[in-house]
Amino acid sequence: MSLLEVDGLHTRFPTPRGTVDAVNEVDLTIRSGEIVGLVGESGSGKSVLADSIAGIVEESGEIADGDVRLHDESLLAMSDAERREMRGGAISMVFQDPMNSLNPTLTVGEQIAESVRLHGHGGESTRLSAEVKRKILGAAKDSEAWRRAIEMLETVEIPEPESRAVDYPHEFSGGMRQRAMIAMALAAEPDLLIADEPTTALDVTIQAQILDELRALKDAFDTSILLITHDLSVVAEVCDRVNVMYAGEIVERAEARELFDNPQHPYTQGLIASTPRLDTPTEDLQPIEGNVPDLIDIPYACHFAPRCPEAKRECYEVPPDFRPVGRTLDDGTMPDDEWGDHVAACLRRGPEEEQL
Ligand SMILES: Nc1ncnc2c1ncn2[C@@H]1O[C@H](COP(=O)(O)OP(=O)(O)OP(=O)(O)O)[C@@H](O)[C@H]1O
Ligand code: NI
Repeated sequence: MSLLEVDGLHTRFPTPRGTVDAVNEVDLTIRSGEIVGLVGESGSGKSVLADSIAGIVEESGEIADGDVRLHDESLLAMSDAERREMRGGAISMVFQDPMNSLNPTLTVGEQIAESVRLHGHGGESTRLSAEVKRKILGAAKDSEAWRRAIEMLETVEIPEPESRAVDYPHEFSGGMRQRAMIAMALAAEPDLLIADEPTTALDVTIQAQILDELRALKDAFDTSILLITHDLSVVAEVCDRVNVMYAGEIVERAEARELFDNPQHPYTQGLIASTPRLDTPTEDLQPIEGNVPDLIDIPYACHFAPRCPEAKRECYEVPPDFRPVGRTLDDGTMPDDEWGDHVAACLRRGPEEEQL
């Protein structure tokens, strides 16, 4: 069953230079208990899409069209108060730089305990000052929330959680801060965890540990995860399904294995060819020429056309529709489970009779 459904979402930012269409007609589905990847180069619109789902689009932005439904309930139709409450519970976010999300004036344990309490109390105390929070939480050190905070630190494998819980965020290493952030997000027992580049700032070994952690936590808590990254190797390692985003649009979607074994959209193929892997020498990497376009009034139908080695004139004129591109079985039929769900928005792909 679908947990989250994003339907024809359009998020834009009016600017003096024109309107930035950061998210354009995007559809996205996340089922219960799966890790869905969202990949694409910098400036593709991944974070704006995540923020739109979580209801935290910057003030200057607007959701012009489409819908976001969680458990079949429209989040866009909710009042701010309802949303706030929902954010404390059903959706949690983890960002690249936990320093921006952790409060430097509260200990790590206090913050996680607060997240536990907010989950239980509908989020009414977010406006309390650090001082007041500390009083409440300090008095409640033996409380259920504090015990739960220690447990969460243990779950994300922070060594000696009891003594680390009274440390301030700056006393943690980058990797530990990120774990603490994940602990805090999970303490709210969200149905959906949105992780926006959660490991980008960390070194490779720590990255791998955090990703293992996310996967284990998903299993333990049955939380669905939307994992945003521009690093394909991260996606290959942890995701069940992947959405590839380019210039405000989803261009390909598939089960993760299928996407890497059988990439179809020229953009996805370019991304994979430009991603370092253990078994490819760096000299063999082929970067995609050019850059993500400015998302103001893109004048061509397929946003990737100017960078695409296969583009024809029609690609600039005819908007590409999603086409089934999954591999066929020996008997010529399409498997309808994992591979059947493989689509790409490219006129030069899909069933032979439809290809440009
Ligand atoms: N507040 C804003 N005002 C105007 N444009 C914005 C605003 N926020 C984002 N954008 C634009 O929206 C586009 C998508 O940005 P976004 O941050 O979602 O990309 P991203 O895929 O997350 O990139 P990265 O991998 O670097 O995080 C960019 O062109 C960006 O400049
Ligand atoms: Ni981003």
